Amino acid sequence: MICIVNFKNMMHYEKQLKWLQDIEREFLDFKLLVAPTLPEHNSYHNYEIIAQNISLVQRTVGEVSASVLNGLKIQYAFVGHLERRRLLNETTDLINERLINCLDNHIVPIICLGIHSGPDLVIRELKSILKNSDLSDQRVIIAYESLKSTQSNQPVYSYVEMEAVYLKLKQYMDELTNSSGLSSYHLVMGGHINEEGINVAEKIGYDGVLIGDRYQEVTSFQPLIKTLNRIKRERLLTHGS
Ligand SMILES: O=C(CO)COP(=O)(O)O
Repeated sequence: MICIVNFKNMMHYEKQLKWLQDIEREFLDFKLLVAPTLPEHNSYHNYEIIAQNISLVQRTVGEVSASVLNGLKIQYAFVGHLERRRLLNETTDLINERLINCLDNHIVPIICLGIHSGPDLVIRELKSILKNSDLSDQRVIIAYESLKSTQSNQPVYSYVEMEAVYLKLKQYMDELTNSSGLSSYHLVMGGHINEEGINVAEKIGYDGVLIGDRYQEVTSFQPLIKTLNRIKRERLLTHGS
């Protein structure tokens, strides 16, 4: 499975640096992507540094451009993280511009969905973000988050809801792959993900999980590492891959 860890701006800088150093010493049998609040060079062995955002293609300040991300060898960027949309009123037009910036610059977008809940509204949200984008030969990650779980700081999503959204997204993305020439997509699940949440995501069929900064030390993150490593071991035993 893919595991995406996204630090938030309330996490102290020193804690972020320590986390990045400590996780380098763990055995990780899964793909880990980590987004610190300040992007740094993507040169760790155990995991990839990714970006929390990418700029518009306009003369702006305070946002990181595709050229800086390319220079830092960063290959993934969030577009439209739900907290940016909720607190900074980021519109789907802005997110679409960020998405196109990713696609034009060899950066895999992590498209965040979940401002609306319910499968049909999630697809509508996705369509308005994707509009007019040329997806041929591109890779994308779609992160569906239970926003109410993140906001209430507890896992209040239901299995049925997460599964219904997964099935609808998968159907939509399979069709889109055929019609647009998209090279590949992955679906990840977020919203107060803990060990149990990882099990739920894997059982439904999600390719990975999105986790915030609730595990501020690598020691507290270890149960999640164990769960992700165990899933890989079990898959090897069952499918041989
Ligand atoms: O927003 C998130 C990750 O970007 C999820 O945060 P939580 O894991 O705290 O719900």
